Amino acid sequence: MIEARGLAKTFKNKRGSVEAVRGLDVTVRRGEIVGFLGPNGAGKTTSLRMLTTLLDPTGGTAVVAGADLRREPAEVRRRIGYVAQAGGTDGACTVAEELITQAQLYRLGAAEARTRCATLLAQLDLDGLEQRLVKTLSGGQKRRLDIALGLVHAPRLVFLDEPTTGLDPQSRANLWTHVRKLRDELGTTVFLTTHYLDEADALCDRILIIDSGRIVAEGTPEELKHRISGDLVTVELQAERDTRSALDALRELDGVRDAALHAKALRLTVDSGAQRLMGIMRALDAANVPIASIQLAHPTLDDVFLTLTGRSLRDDSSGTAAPPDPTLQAGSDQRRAETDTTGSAR
Ligand SMILES: Nc1ncnc2c1ncn2[C@@H]1O[C@H](COP(=O)(O)OP(=O)(O)OP(=O)(O)O)[C@@H](O)[C@H]1O
Repeated sequence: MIEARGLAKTFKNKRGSVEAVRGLDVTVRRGEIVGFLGPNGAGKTTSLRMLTTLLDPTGGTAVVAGADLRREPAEVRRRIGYVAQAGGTDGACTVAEELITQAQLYRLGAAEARTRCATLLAQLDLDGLEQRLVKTLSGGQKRRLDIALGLVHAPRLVFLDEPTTGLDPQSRANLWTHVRKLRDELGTTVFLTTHYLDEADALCDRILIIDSGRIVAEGTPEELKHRISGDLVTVELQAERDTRSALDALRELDGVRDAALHAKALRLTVDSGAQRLMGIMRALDAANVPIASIQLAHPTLDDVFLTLTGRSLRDDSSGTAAPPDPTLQAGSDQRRAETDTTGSAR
């Protein structure tokens, strides 16, 4: 459904140029739900806008839904659906008016448009809301209407830009059910961006992680989690100035495979975590590094993300994700260099 090779976008302005996407290689197969994850500024929106013909690439090639992105953009547009983050509805219109107008834009005949809209209303649980003004819909209903609008022309491939941002947990879970139904009942291929790791974990068959304009990992949620073998020990230091001494103290410690810095916290990948805790504490004590807390955990998708990009995703659902640390945002290469000091297992 999507075959992109070396897709790139460099923005040029008076102050210089920004390489937003640096050679994207993406394959999405028919019937897959693929999640596109990345920290702020990683290049997700730029990639999505290129793949949906809204932005011209400055390099690379792509075939989207069987049509060449650069040579046949109109054909790509006919074959895909795109649901923007902000939606595109008019609050003063009714649900039925929005759907019929969209159907007319795709040149569906009146009878076909009515049938198609009735089907979509049923499929997306919007039955009975035809005459409601869009501005009176709940957040979840509005988002389902946005998706219905993107599906009016029965595309084989639909792009959803952060489909559940701003929804409460129940509406998000409900929307996941509908996205799965699109795939299971209609065979629609879904390519979505999300900031929610639980969403990617629960909904996506495959996940692509983008950082600084490049794909840094891809696989099923389980494959990605298996990349971090061993347990994770998070040591929060009392003072940020001690991070260097702490890294030095732990570098050679038995069983420590990997260590990365995240603000005042050290994240260690270790074999048999429970057995290593005492050794880690002793080593830090010997180096005169006071610790505030120490935690042992099995890896989650968030850990995979943090290990690969050095940043945590915003995850409003749990409210637990740490805000990005400006000291770690300077460059991911630098962060990886820190990681490699103890001999990366990757
Ligand atoms: N029109 C533009 N002109 C110059 N730079 C741009 C433009 N659009 C995006 N960028 C830059 O390209 C990079 C990637 O931006 P993009 O919006 O694709 O990231 P993103 O992953 O979607 O981020 P977010 O999650 O915050 O939406 C950023 O550094 C951004 O500042």
